[in-house]
Amino acid sequence: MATKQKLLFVTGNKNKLSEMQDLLGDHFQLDNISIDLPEIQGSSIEVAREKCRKAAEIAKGPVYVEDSGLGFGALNGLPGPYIKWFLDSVGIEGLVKMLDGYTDKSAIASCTVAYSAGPGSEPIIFEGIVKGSIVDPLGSRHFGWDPIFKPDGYEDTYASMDVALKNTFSHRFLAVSKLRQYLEKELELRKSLAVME
Ligand SMILES: O=c1nc[nH]c2c1ncn2[C@H]1C[C@H](O)[C@@H](COP(=O)(O)OP(=O)(O)OP(=O)(O)O)O1
Ligand SMILES: [Mg+2]
Repeated sequence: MATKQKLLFVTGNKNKLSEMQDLLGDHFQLDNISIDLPEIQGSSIEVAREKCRKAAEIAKGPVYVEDSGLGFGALNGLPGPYIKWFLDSVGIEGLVKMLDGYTDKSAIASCTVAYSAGPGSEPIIFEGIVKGSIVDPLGSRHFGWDPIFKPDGYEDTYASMDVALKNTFSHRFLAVSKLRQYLEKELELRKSLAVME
């Protein structure tokens, strides 16, 4: 059997790592450096890009990171990339309460993956978004805001559905599918160049 291509994912979040393992483990040997990288103030793309530059310097080689967000329609996309600090401060009940005065409960879950071929190599961005709404907490509380995000077209929240189902359409699945396509093309290109040499 061909050896799997190695891929280094820098994240301090073990739930992300576990989902990534399910999403990429078939073709890639996923290694992990567990660091909670500093996050700048900016859009999800800017945050992910900076995390990735830092990660490539630390790893001294190819690496990828991701930044996840949850934005509320009623708040013009906030908290978005700042959801982690809102979640840590007010908890999931507090997040639901933030929308009490609004009829618009729409929300967008986003995953912004950034891949760099190594230190000094400009990160490439892959995005995945899923539209849904904010509901009262339902399901297991082990991963972030999963209990209050109900994707459109489903009766369950991310937390009350099987993670295997979440992984077939989630914001992370969509972003990672683009990364996978890119890496597979890159591998093919390297193989064809090796033949020409
Ligand atoms: O699918 C998800 N379902 C529910 N919650 C999620 C998901 N994905 C991230 N989350 C949470 C984790 C953190 O509270 C915030 C994102 O912040 P974010 O900076 O991307 O994650 P993090 O600091 O935990 O890990 P990392 O070291 O990769 O930056 O939303
Ligand atoms: Mg983070």
